[in-house]
Amino acid sequence: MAVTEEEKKRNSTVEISGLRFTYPGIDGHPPPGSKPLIEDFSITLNSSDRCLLVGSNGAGKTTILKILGGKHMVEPHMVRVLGRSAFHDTGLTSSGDLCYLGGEWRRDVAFAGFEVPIQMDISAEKMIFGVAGIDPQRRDELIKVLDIDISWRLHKVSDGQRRRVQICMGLLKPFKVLLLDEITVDLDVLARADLLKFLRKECEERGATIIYATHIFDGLEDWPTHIVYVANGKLQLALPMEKVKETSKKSLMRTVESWLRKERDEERKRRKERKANGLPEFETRTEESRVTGDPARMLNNGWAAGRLHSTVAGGEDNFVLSSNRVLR
Ligand SMILES: Nc1ncnc2c1ncn2[C@@H]1O[C@H](COP(=O)(O)OP(=O)(O)OP(=O)(O)O)[C@@H](O)[C@H]1O
Repeated sequence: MAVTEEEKKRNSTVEISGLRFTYPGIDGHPPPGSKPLIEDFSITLNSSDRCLLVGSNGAGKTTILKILGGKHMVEPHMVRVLGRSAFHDTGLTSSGDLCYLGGEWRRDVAFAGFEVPIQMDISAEKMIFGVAGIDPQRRDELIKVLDIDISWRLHKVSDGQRRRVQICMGLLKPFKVLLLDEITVDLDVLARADLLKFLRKECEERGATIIYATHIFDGLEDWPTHIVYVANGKLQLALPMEKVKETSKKSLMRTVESWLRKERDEERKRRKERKANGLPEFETRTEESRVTGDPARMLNNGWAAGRLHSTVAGGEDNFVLSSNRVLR
């Protein structure tokens, strides 16, 4: 019997619906009139899905993963992880059910939502065995998969070795949803292959869901179940892998390369047309925004770049700000 949309929704582990996000400005609010970085973005993933998140530099992959990891606030209905709001429900990360491993890991060790700098002389053993409540079998398996020597002193080892310890720490608790933001760049070929195999097993045997943003396609040909392509903060494609293979006879890397090439060519064409029409190559727009407030405070909050005119209307002071922002 076919699974209904309602049943699919019930079984989903990650649900993004109509996501819209703008980075806050200096005053903690999105700049008035700014264009959202992520717009109208919707995907649903289920238990056991391994989703590859691809896109060019600056497309918005890290931003999406951070929103999913509860690091940026969005309206609760836009992003549900295990049926809960990742930002508002801190229990999701502290329990280890939701785990985000990202770029800042070069300097920090993240574990169950906490990030700790690792500059001191500490052994891998102390770090890994210092975490309470971990299944010893899972810990031993991770030490083996990542080929960690527990006598390593973390301030003396190589980047890749430190990275292995960091990944091990992050995976100690059996996550239900794992967000990986290009974490394998420092790993050697063997460590990367063994880690990918371990992650695949986690999905197949425990029903975990993984979203992995990467530019490295080596060894990934048969790893993902789904692929999501994002460009300029917008969803371009969200497909099961078999559909990708049906429509493209190329390798995964060549397929993604062809998408990015098309995107870049279209962007170049747009810029050329703008130039031919006497417009600046990069789209800019003068934003005029009407905000109310004390001019001294606004200037302190970074509005100095704009021209400030003071008008008085309706008993309130209204200040019209003009600023040129590059909108791409
Ligand atoms: N804290 C921030 N404040 C304002 N803008 C930001 C911030 N972080 C990122 N951006 C902007 O958001 C856009 C998307 O960045 P993001 O890091 O999500 O892209 P990405 O797809 O992960 O890129 P890459 O492949 O290079 O890692 C970029 O244009 C970037 O300049």
